[in-house]
Amino acid sequence: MVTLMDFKVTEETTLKQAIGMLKEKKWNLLPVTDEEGCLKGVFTRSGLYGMLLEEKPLHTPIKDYIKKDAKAVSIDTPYEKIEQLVGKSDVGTGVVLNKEGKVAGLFTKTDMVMALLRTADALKELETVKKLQATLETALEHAYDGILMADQHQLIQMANPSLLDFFGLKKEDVLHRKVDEVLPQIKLSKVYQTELAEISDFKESNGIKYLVHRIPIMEDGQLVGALGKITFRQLNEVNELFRKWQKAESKAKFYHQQLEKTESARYTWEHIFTIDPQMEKLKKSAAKAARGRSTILIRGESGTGKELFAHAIHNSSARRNGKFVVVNCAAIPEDLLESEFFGYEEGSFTGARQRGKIGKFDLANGGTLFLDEIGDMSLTLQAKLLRVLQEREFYRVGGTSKIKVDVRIIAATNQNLEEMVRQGQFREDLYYRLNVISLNIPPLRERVPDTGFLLGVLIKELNMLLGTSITGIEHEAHEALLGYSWPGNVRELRNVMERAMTFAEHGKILLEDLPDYLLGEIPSFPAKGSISTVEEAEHVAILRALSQTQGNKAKAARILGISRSGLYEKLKKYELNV
Ligand SMILES: Nc1ncnc2c1ncn2[C@@H]1O[C@H](COP(=O)(O)OP(=O)(O)OP(=O)(O)O)[C@@H](O)[C@H]1O
Repeated sequence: MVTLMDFKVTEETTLKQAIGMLKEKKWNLLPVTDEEGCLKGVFTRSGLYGMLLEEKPLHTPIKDYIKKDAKAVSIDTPYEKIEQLVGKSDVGTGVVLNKEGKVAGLFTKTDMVMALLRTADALKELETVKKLQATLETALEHAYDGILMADQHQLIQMANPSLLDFFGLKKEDVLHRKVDEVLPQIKLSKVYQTELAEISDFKESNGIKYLVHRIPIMEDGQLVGALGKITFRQLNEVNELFRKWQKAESKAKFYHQQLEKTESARYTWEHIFTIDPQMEKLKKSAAKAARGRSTILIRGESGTGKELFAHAIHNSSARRNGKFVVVNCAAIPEDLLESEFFGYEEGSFTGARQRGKIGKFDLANGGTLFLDEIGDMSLTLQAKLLRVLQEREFYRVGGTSKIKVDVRIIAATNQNLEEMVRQGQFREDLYYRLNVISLNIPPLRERVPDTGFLLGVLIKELNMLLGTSITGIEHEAHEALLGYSWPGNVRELRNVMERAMTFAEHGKILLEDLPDYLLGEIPSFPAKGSISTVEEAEHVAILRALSQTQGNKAKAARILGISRSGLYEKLKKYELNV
């Protein structure tokens, strides 16, 4: 509310004085009182225009142009009434009378916003303003966008939960602190210099793109504060095209990376996120080993980051300018593996591929060859690999001349090679040749601090990749994620988060966004007439194995101790569409 202590408008006030006051105060009307301060009416802008149109001299008193039926409210009017009056009024201004019925001030729409900024005790005492403040605060608390208000000294007076969540701050960390100290990135101080409203360029926090609207709050031509509005959700939700474009771009990037994957190492030690002491030690040992020439064997369950380590080793080795070539020994059919490794000479095969092919060993010359899933290599090929490792030369398929190579081998496996050696499935000499330096990556369930830490890292990374704006994880969902044993390790964690972030609708990941198996729920069975207990158990075992292997049927069959075709039969039997 604007108090009227500093001036008085009566019927005798002249046109010139009225223009001066309206201009100076930037009001829509002037309350006109008698000498005692009792309201006689209001002098509005339309009264002013009337006088000017009739070309009245500037010294003419305003008395004939006063609106006598002026609406006024008493100072103890309940908030709802004030809201009605101000909200519906064209001029958006109300006259406030004190308990004696005398004009106490004006109440404008601007006051609604200003009420929040005012901390002066005198104003706080006023019941109407207090109620107004509470109502406005409630509205702002529930605002979709992040909103922050600062006073004329750049001290934060209000920050709504959406803003606090977005920047990961607590109310007590920001209130009454200087904006630039706690939120330098939104650059609200600019408004205090320019007094101009502006919209920032795209910014990014935790992988979420956002815009800042900086708005000065002016009162009577003076800057009394500033408002910062952070728009982030709408950017992705409303602008569907932008999202689609982002997705297409990410996909293109992903495929491009996949294409490049076999020949360049993209990851370094910084990409291996961990706060687990055991892992940090392992990273240090691996970095040391990287500097040498020895063959390295990386062991660990599926999804623990073996390939990531291999990339980082290559990138910190003397060979980092050479190629990093990946061969997944399990993915290439046995009969093609040899030519994949060693290439073939022109004319070795009939048909389209007559022109010969360069093998992975050739490709990796001067660089690193990463042999993933080495345990899946046949004994014949193991013998050939051993020869290359010993003699550093090989023959192309169908070729007669020896080719010399300088390749460092990093091999990885999640199988028990010692057991395989005992059973004659893996050559002992090759085992010793590969196992010069061995790195054992622990499973995620044994890296206690890492799960929580990786959740934060993944939110940031996936926000960027998926174009989502997830700011956090709701308590129950967080507990469920921490409580799960992650048989598929970081890969599974990443997949679950990707799915949850795609499903999450309210900016936070909720329990309902997580897959059922994570919540320890036993999946429901098809409502079949007479399903036996044995079948029930079998059904559950299959579902568990599939969830553990992320739907990989070959691996699930192995866990269950049945053949792949056997598993397909069971899937058909239980009508499992996976
Ligand atoms: N410490 C980590 N920090 C960040 N991402 C990780 C980490 N460990 C693994 N990942 C991610 O998890 C996924 C699986 O990692 P990677 O392929 O290196 O595992 P792997 O042990 O080689 O798996 P597999 O044995 O199945 O080939 C990748 O997306 C990788 O980026």
